[in-house]
Amino acid sequence: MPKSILAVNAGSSSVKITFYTFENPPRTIADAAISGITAPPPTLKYQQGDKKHKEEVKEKLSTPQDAFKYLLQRCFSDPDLSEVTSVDDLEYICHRVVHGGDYRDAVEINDETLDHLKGLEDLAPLHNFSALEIVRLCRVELPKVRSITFFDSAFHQTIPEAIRTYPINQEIAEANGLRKYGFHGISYSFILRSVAQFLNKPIEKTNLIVMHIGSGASICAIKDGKSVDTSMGLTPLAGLPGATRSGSIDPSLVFHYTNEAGKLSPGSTSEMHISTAEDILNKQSGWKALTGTTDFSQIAVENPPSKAHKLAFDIFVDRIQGYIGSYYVKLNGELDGVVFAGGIGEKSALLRRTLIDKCQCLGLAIDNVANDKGPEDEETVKDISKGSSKGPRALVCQTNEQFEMAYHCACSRS
Ligand SMILES: Nc1ncnc2c1ncn2[C@@H]1O[C@H](COP(=O)(O)OP(=O)(O)O)[C@@H](O)[C@H]1O
Ligand SMILES: CC(=O)OP(=O)(O)O
Ligand SMILES: [Mg+2]
Repeated sequence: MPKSILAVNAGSSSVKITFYTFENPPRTIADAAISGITAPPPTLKYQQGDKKHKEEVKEKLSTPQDAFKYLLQRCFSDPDLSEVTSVDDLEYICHRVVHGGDYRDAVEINDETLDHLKGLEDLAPLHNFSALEIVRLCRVELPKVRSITFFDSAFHQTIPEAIRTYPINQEIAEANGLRKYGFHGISYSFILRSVAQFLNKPIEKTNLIVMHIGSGASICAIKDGKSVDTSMGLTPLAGLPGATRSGSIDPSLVFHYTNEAGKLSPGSTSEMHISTAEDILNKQSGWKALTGTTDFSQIAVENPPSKAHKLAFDIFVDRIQGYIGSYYVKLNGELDGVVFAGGIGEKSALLRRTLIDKCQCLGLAIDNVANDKGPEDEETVKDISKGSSKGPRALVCQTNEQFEMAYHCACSRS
């Protein structure tokens, strides 16, 4: 039987896996996800062919490793899933790792690369931990299957020096790897290729402002098919606010917030050394702190349930608008399109309309019917601009990080 590719996207509270055929382009065989690992009970979502299914998981799954093992077992034991019945059917496992330091490309896991990634964990304990736990598990339990790690940061290696450098002591910056890296790059790579194809333009001549706005949110300026700036920085905390993240704030705020800020957080483990300040700004801020919910669909509504919900929405719009203005100027006004992606970007017609209306001076104009309808299930890119508009296109792209990894794996290894 032909072998398959497994793509894994592990976050702090969820693990998503997708099986693909090992061909170019890969075809989806099955898709499974566990969410709510940190807020039990966990929920399983499973899709195979036309079969869709959601359930609460009874077992205790308290780590990303537990969730990954559960998902694998669940898929392997599905009698309808004849294409993958055991690890013997897998050729590669692709892992999304958020922080890849100076890596410009995906790497195959071996003793040396795993050791190097271990070093990076100190720079990004909150974001690399779950993924690397699963990489380590695969090394032990699935030793015959080759693991490839794909990095969110790799897409942004083209950001110019003056933009990626923080104005601090450069010896210290270099010794500690303190610079802007940028994230969500696997998603930006998928979006760039899909949108360039949709616009019928070569990638290397495509200029875009792309928003990946989900529970973590960032925005990227792409010039001639290359990232020239993005809102996240050394870590995914910088830039836009998110479900539980503050986004950019005056760094001095940390010293006034609590005098415990610099100490190790009570949530810190022996593997994960994070300070109280990191914990507060990454996990106890954003929409959760402002409104009590992390679900933006409760915030992005015509009649918000409270003033706090309205404020959260207005803050998000303001921060995104600021970046769009800045990136439009950085791209010299030569812009093919503004692209909305990620859970919020793909689903919130209200946020898209509010932002496009506020950016009319850049020539953006929206078709309200197309915008309200949003993309169909299988529609990767949808144009929501007014037909008569001569300005940049307003587009929605249903991004797919798992597919992007499987696609590159199949392209370069088949
Ligand atoms: N209709 C909607 N309107 C606004 N936000 C939505 C809607 N549906 C889902 N979302 C938001 O999308 C976010 C999840 O985005 P996603 O990109 O899937 O997340 P993750 O960052 O976990 O990968 C959640 O914060 C959710 O509230
Ligand atoms: C980089 C990052 O913030 O990822 P996510 O949006 O998946 O949390
Ligand atoms: Mg995500």
